[in-house]
Amino acid sequence: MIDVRALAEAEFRDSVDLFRRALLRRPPTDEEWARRRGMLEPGRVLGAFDGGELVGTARAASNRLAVPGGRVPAGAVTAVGVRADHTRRGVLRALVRAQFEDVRQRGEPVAMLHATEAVIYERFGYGVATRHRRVELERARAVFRDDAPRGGRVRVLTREAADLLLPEVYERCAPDRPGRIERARPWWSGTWGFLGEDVLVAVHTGADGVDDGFAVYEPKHGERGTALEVHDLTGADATAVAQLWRFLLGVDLVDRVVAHERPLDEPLEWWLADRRQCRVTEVADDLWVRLVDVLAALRARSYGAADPVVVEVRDAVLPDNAGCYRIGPDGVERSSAAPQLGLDVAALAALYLGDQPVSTLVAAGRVEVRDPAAVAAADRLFGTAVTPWCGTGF
Ligand SMILES: CC(=O)SCCNC(=O)CCNC(=O)[C@H](O)C(C)(C)COP(=O)(O)OP(=O)(O)OC[C@H]1O[C@@H](n2cnc3c(N)ncnc32)[C@H](O)[C@@H]1OP(=O)(O)O
Repeated sequence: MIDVRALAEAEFRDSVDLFRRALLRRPPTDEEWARRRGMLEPGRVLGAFDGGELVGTARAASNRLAVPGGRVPAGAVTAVGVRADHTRRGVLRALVRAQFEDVRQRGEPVAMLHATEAVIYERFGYGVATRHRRVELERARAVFRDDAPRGGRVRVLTREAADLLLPEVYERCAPDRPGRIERARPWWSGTWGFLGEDVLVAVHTGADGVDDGFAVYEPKHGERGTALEVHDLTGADATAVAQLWRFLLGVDLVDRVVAHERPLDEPLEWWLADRRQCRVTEVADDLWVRLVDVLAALRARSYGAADPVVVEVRDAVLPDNAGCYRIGPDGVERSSAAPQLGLDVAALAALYLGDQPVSTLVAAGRVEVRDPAAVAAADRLFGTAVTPWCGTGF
């Protein structure tokens, strides 16, 4: 029999140790723990017990997710782990149920996470709401075009200075882009705790004198020479991002620049004289979203101009979400009209931020069509001008 309860603060470190072991990593040192403990929110760290012994854990942090036209309170789920001698006995299932209940009680219509494996969370109604790409460039051959955006200046910062400045700069960086989440103070100190001593930071200052972008990067020396690994790069506009890329591609003694988790629509190849020098080496799932309160979540975003569509949503894990919703530019309501489209709540998550057109999910067999005219209308309703991107690990 598995019991799940919120852990006391005195038990938090046991939870982190268990999670790290589940990831096959060593538990944090005292110094790392001192930096990270602020990321654990009292009341939101769950433990699963078997005969009084801690065998599983999951936690969440209060956040807000940018959605088309607004923001929605969202529980940022992380640090999910089950002790290796207790896997595949329903421990995760028990943790997820308790967590959904808690997320709802806190008035968060959405839960979100980054997944270690793509096969774990769909069964609980999570779907891939944003994706990202990994790019790799040979520095000597990646030359910027003259017409690529240019302006302002880039300066390198000490880590201490970055610690103070970056939270404020992040606030200016595309705060309304769907998929973007907030980075509270504990996130920053926790993240510095994860990064190595060799990490460097560059900040871009716009022509108006305002710091409006930054890159966090790390030199890595290996058999293929020296690479700059970019951990984080964001800017308020295309000029800030282009200048940071120019800077990284201009650092002496570097052979390659490798950047993970970049937005799919970053126009890096368009900025280069030889677009093939921007090699996309991976496109992967980024943020997984779970609409725990479908009506509230759907109401939190805006929709494009089109005729309203009645969609039937299935939800085996949270059955009170199941039913028909009329979705239109003027709002969302429960409906008793005949559904035009039908889908599972996990497929709805893939539409929620505009990552996938409805028509793609129709072709994938994930949306059933009862009225063919509704597909084009739903494409226009859910479609967004900007590709969603999260870009924040948690
Ligand atoms: C947001 C994050 O923190 S992501 C981090 C996730 N954690 C890790 O990857 C650490 C290593 N893995 C683990 O700790 C565990 O294996 C977990 C947490 C992934 C799964 O925990 P478990 O207690 O084994 O899951 P549980 O027994 O509740 O499984 C529920 C269902 O999911 C399936 N499942 C769970 N994990 C996996 C997996 N890794 N691959 C395939 N299926 C899985 C189970 O087979 C089961 O299916 P069923 O309902 O059809 O029988």
